[in-house]
Amino acid sequence: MSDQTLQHEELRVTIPRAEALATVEEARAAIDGIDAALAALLERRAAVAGVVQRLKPVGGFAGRCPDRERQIVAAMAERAPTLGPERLARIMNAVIEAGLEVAELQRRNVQDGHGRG
Ligand SMILES: O=C(O)C(=O)C[C@]1(C(=O)O)C=C[C@@H](O)C=C1
Repeated sequence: MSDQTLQHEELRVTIPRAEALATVEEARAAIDGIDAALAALLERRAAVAGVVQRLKPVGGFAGRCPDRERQIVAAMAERAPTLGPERLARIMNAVIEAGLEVAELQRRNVQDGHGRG
């Protein structure tokens, strides 16, 4: 197995087109599948954002970077034009703040000596 394969994971999701869904049950099942993928992505995003907090000179809420957040939203708006930048900004603000909260909690736990075997 290559290094690339060992150090990366692939997430495959089947996403039905909205037009293909005819019943509430079908649509809810589709939502459940999408939410499962979103949850996995959000969990991994928080872990990766935590790495950035540890590597940045000033991490956590104190090192917040509005320019970078605007870039993220603008890139996402190209892929999600129906949601658009204003709604995506609200969504991503919640996502980013949740990641920063987790990173701060983990930093405090490490400082207090919790989580050491
Ligand atoms: O890119 C950074 O500098 C980060 O700290 C990561 C991140 C993010 O979660 O994407 C978090 C906070 C910053 O305001 C911008 C982006």
